[in-house]
Amino acid sequence: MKPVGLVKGPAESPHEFRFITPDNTRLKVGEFVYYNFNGRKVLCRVSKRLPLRQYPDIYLSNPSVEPERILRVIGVSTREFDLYEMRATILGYYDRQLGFINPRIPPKPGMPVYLAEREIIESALLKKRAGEVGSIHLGYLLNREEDIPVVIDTSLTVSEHLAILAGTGSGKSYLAGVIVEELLKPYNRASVLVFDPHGEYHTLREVEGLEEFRDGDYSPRVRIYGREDIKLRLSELDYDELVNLLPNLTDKMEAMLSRIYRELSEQGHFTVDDLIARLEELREREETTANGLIWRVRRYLRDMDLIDDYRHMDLKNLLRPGQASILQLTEMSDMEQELLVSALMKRILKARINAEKGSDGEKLEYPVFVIIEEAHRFASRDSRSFDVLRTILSEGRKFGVGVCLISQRPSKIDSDILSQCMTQVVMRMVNPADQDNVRKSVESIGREMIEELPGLTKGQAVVSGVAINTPVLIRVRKRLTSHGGASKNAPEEWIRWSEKGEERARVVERKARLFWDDE
Ligand SMILES: Nc1ncnc2c1ncn2[C@@H]1O[C@H](COP(=O)(O)OP(=O)(O)OP(=O)(O)O)[C@@H](O)[C@H]1O
Repeated sequence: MKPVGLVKGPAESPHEFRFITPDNTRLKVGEFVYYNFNGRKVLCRVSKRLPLRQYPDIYLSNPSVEPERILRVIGVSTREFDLYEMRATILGYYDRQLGFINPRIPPKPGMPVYLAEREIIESALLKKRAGEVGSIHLGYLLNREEDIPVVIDTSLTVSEHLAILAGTGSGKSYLAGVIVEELLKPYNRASVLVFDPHGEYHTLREVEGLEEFRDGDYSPRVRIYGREDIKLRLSELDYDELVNLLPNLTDKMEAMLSRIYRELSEQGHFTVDDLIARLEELREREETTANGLIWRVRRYLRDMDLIDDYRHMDLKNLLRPGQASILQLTEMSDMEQELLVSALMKRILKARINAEKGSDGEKLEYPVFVIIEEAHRFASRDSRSFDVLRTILSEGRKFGVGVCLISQRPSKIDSDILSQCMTQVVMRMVNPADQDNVRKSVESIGREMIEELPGLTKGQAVVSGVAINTPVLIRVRKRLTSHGGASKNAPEEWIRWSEKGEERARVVERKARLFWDDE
């Protein structure tokens, strides 16, 4: 193996050193290199690339004269301008039990530095190999032409929560689609639920017809739930959730509703009519308050498609191993969406706790993974679903409720919640407030990786956290199913529609002429 550079000496920090490399090695920030120490390969990450010597300004003063020509005329070699000083952070040699062990002695000046080969990358960076049971193959190492797979550990990803953060259009939902595909592969057979506010995930249904997802009797299912199928049973709402549905309640109304709610929920199941009947009984004593509530219950509860007297989603149908259920929230108001996330997540957590503790009531016998798109709307402090998400993010791992938060506005997600996502995939991000929030809440990512974020392009990402041994830059793999959230090409659509319009106009014209001819 030919070295890519020679060590210059230690840098400011004991965990860093500098080495010199010629331009033709094309080493980039984020690349993995190593040096030999006592017969071991010590892995390092390139953290900075600086040209060693720049052309003097005077060589660049005439835009029509290339500086190389000047160098040739004065007899100076161009090679000395092709040298780069690289900084490398020492990760250490990898021990399966102890993780990276840093020898704490930087390499000596003059020592050769090598590009890390596929074998050392796979064995030191990854906890799982592609296709192994419990693996999620996200993509490939960004800086290599050769496809070196980057794989994360499914168990740690789902039990310790995942965050996918990036500016809009960077490829978040495309990547989430890749993750769902991986989770439905025969080597994971996961139970996945997706809250899909923009209707981007229905194309995952294509997995049902793809050979790659079959193994013996196993073949995954993708169920799409539209507005008609998404129901919450009235009597299952908490008092707080019920109050949130009825606007502008006076203190007296709240007191009356709380009393009735307590009575009715003690009897178990109740309907909107039961609520109204009880309020009508109270009309004689407190007419104004009861009338105000009756009006609101009729106006807001009766008309809300999401709330039903009897129907609700059966958890055992919604969440099954080898199945992804997509809840399409496209036609729901923000308030309904938050209420749905809140009520359903509470039910799921309770069913998992019942199963784990052997308590009575609804049970879910296996762990589940829930993907929440537009997470800043559901996990900000003023959201109706904030409390339940905070509980699940801090305690869900004990009960097997894993969450993936996806957001283009991480600064709006509560930082306590964000910091509970122990695996992070961060994509292109230019907003300084969001970068700052990521820096604070996502400790594992490291300063030098944060600096890379604005320079990433679509489909490129930094993966860090518990499911991988060290942060890695990746290009996301191609989807096996089509992407439901593909950006629209406006000019193409205008042209297609204008042609359709002309076609229609020609048909109308032809019809008119025939009518005239008949005359
Ligand atoms: N890895 C990739 N390979 C190929 N195309 C990609 C990749 N990632 C994203 N794209 C394309 O980029 C566009 C935007 O991707 P995507 O919808 O995933 O972005 P997003 O970050 O979820 O955007 P938004 O915040 O608007 O929801 C889509 O047209 C998608 O097909």
